[in-house]
Amino acid sequence: MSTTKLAVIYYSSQGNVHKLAAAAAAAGEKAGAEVRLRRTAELTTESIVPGNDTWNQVWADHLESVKDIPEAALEDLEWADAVMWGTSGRYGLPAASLKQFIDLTLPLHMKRGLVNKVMSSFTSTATLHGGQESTILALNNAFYHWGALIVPPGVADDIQLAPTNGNPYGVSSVSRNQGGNVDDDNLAAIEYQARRTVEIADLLRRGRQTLA
Ligand SMILES: Cc1cc2nc3c(=O)[nH]c(=O)nc-3n(C[C@H](O)[C@H](O)[C@H](O)COP(=O)(O)O)c2cc1C
Repeated sequence: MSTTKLAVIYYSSQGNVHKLAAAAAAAGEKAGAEVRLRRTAELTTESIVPGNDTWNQVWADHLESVKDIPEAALEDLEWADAVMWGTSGRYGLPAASLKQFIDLTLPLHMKRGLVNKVMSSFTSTATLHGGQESTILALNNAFYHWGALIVPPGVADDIQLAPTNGNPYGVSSVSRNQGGNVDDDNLAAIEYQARRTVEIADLLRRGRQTLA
């Protein structure tokens, strides 16, 4: 019997989104999915925050620590029934690395290769009102074009009511500009979002099989 396939594709510069992505991947497996955890390529060898030694050290250390995680490829999207997208929030927008990967999907999009796949997103910003919702909504624009199906966490589980959770568009953490600063409630929320994403993708996959 086939299994639902979940790709978790993310960009993280300081390990916050990475922590959420790794938790999403583990929760996807626990929910019975076959999972691929993939990061998008670092676009620059130069720091984007010149002069900020603390930021640069955390960035360099994080990059070194994830070097064994494979980089995302179009084949991962073709393979997946569901994709969870994670990105640091930058001025209310996804990071360029993740956007670059999205730009590379045109050959797949042209052959309708993303139609009816399940998409769900998450983010991290430095501050509480630092653009989490707009970052996720910006990603959704691409999903509409692809004809994909967006599955948000909503407030369909009590974990979303925890003080540091609550974004119905996609689970989000507040890092205060520190590396890997994700709390246990954020981790529980991303686990719930991954479960929900797999559950909906599973229903769709089994429905298609029944109707075929
Ligand atoms: C270029 C740039 C722009 C950013 N813009 C914002 C912003 O608009 N609002 C905010 O709260 N944080 C902003 N941040 C901070 C990151 O969103 C924050 O540190 C986040 O937790 C990083 O996640 P990561 O460690 O997974 O990369 C920005 C960071 C950079 C480098």
